Amino acid sequence: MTVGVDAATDLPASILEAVGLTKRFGALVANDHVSLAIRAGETHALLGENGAGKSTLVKMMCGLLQPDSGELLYDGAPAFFPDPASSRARGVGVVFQHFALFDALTVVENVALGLPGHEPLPALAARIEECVHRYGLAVEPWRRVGELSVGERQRVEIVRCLLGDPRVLILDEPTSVLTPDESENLFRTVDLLTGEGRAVLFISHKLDEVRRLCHRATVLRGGKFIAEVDPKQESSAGLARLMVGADVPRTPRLVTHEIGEPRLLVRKLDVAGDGSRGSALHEIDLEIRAGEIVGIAGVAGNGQTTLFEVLSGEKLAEDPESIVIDKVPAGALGPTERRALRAGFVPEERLGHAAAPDLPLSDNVLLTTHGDAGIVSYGVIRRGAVKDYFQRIVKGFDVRFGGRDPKARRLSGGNLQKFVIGREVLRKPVLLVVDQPTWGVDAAAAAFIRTTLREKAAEGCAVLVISQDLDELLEFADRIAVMSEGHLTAPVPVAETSREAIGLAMGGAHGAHDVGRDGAAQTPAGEGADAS
Ligand SMILES: Nc1ncnc2c1ncn2[C@@H]1O[C@H](COP(=O)(O)OP(=O)(O)OP(=O)(O)O)[C@@H](O)[C@H]1O
Repeated sequence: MTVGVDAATDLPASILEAVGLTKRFGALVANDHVSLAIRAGETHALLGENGAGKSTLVKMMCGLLQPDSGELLYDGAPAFFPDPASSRARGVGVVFQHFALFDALTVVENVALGLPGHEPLPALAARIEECVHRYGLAVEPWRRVGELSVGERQRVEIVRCLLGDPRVLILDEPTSVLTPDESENLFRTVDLLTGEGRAVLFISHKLDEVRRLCHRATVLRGGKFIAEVDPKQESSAGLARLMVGADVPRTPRLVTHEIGEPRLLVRKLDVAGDGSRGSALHEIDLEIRAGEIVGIAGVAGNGQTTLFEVLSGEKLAEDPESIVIDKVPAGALGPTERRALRAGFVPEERLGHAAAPDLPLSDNVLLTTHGDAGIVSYGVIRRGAVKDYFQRIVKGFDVRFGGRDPKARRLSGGNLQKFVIGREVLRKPVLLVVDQPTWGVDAAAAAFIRTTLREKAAEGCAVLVISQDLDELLEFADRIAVMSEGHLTAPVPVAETSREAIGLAMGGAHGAHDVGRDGAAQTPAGEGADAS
């Protein structure tokens, strides 16, 4: 691929360019005269707070949304993409945060579905293998997608895009679901792609990786273009300041509170698998006391989803005594009964699991609060109380959106996450189980969510956080355990472990049964919790 040069700027020529794009949703201006040029051979970051307008811009650049005004240029000439197929045909590939893959089909079958014509599967598998080899992507064409980890699925999506030989590849928060190793591999692939003269648009809230990987960065704030900078010349704090317009606080550690009674006790919890990868749990032991945050690290697809389901009551435990919430055997109780014990749950999937996409936010409030005092009385929904609760979430958690009470699907990803966390936290739970608390959430909102969870712990709540983000867990958990192939190591105080020990256990060293810094055997779950 040859890379031309823009005579006016002496920079590589832009392949895809947005010029003054504006998009309104009712009264809300999601993009206000935004311009962005993606140049050949560069990795260009798109930065902004939750709701800043990043996804809206990307959707206009690939034909998923039409701008109200402004235009797109492709190779310097006006371009019109009435739909995603037309942008794909011109060489614009997008890998969205939410994958569009069928679990029951193999990789090659999934890829075939997205391609025109009827290429025989063995020939397509050979092309996939060639692409995998060329870009170091580690994808096996004949494996069933249901058996793949999130990182592997993402690679399938990337391979699918690359088979279309794109000149521009747009990656929407690609590393939020990846382990550090997987992220490193992805960065290598991105470098190979730009080395060939392709352009990559990289959306991320992780400013350190943006500074490492990207040649330029465009910052949006409140739907407006704020700056184009060289991220390597900026500090992470400087980039965050551009995004937010003010300094971004770090999570304060509140360490002065007491560790109290066990709020969650899990004893010898076994869950049979349903045949899919990472669906079985083996003899899980865990104790979380009032006042502490326990983090569960691990590569997605190692049993975390099953653990969440069995703790929240979406899946029942065979032995009712194997899960005890606030001294009550809860293994046989459903979600509503567990909520009545003042347990709160935030699942990983915001849209469709934590929130009903086509219900307004106020009705989404009801989904998890209908059992709480004051919200429903004598079978009648108290709309005023729901509205008050809704307003408290919006104000307390800075949930931003257009309109008064939009459907959940209209919110940006990060704002919906803040809404879901707020809905659970305001119930004043004694136990809070949160899966991936800050996925897709900007730096300021992530700091706010972590601070809020710490405050809940300080008030006597026991908090269980399942997260792929090791830095996040090391920053704000008191103890950390690792989930691997359905086994859980004993949680150890953060001060007594290291990234290396956790990384080793994440890689499957569950037989070792510990994540202590020196590799010495740790005390079983619960003992020594006061030390945290
Ligand atoms: N279809 C829609 N209808 C109404 N409002 C919308 C729609 N899509 C997006 N919005 C609003 O437009 C604004 C920008 O949203 P967008 O998804 O582009 O933000 P973002 O920068 O990608 O955020 P995040 O980092 O949270 O993903 C938000 O206030 C969002 O609520």
